[in-house]
Amino acid sequence: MLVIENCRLTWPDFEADYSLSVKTGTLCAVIGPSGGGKTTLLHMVAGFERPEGGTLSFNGQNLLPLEPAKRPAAIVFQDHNLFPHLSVAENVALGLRPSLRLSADEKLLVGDMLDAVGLAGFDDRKPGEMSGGQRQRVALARALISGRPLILLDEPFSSLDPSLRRDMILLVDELRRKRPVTIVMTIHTPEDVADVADQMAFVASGRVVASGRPADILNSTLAPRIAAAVSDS
Ligand SMILES: Nc1ncnc2c1ncn2[C@@H]1O[C@H](COP(=O)(O)OP(=O)(O)OP(=O)(O)O)[C@@H](O)[C@H]1O
Repeated sequence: MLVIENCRLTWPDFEADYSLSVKTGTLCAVIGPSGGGKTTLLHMVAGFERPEGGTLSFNGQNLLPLEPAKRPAAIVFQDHNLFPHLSVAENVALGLRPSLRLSADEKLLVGDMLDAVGLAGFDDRKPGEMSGGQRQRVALARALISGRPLILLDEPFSSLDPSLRRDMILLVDELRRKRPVTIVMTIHTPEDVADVADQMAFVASGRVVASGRPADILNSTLAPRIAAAVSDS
């Protein structure tokens, strides 16, 4: 279980106080208005932002004292953060071995992971030679190959057209069924993920306003606020 309890952050024009629990092995979609604090929530779990108080644990392990590299989490950023001078295979391999000195078995693992995200044979391409959707597949592969049990996806597919975005969400769903990972994913288009997510959390003004089954959240009194958040994005 990922447990976030009263984790507070204060900036000059933004205050957050997050509380949220996500069961191990499930996918939680985080929705809400722009500027409401979705990305900040993921950054805090990843360790890029340190709360002033509260508790943050994953499967019983206190994450607060840990540097980002020591946390059990891998994050995929909105802009995918690939290295343009490295090949696709090297970008994925970074998730496994930052030195890029791979054993023969590890090279096979990279090939298997590229296969799993539908990029078999793309090993030697550079990110600049790929489409936006393909680049996001590379970023996803890099996060998954790290073997970290908590995957944080920050609007990873927002730049893709609607049908490709949906394909990527179905790919995430397929991949998580083969690996025991817990996923927290921010998204501007809740309808894309409503039938795939186990949980949906609505975040606004730095608070988790509501969290529960997607259908319950989407059909709750929050519906007008959710619709407004989607139309603003
Ligand atoms: N390091 C920081 N220092 C000060 N303020 C910050 C910092 N990081 C984020 N903020 C502020 O926190 C607020 C929440 O930003 P955040 O990016 O988490 O929202 P969001 O819900 O992810 O928005 P969007 O959907 O537009 O990506 C914003 O007002 C932002 O300016």
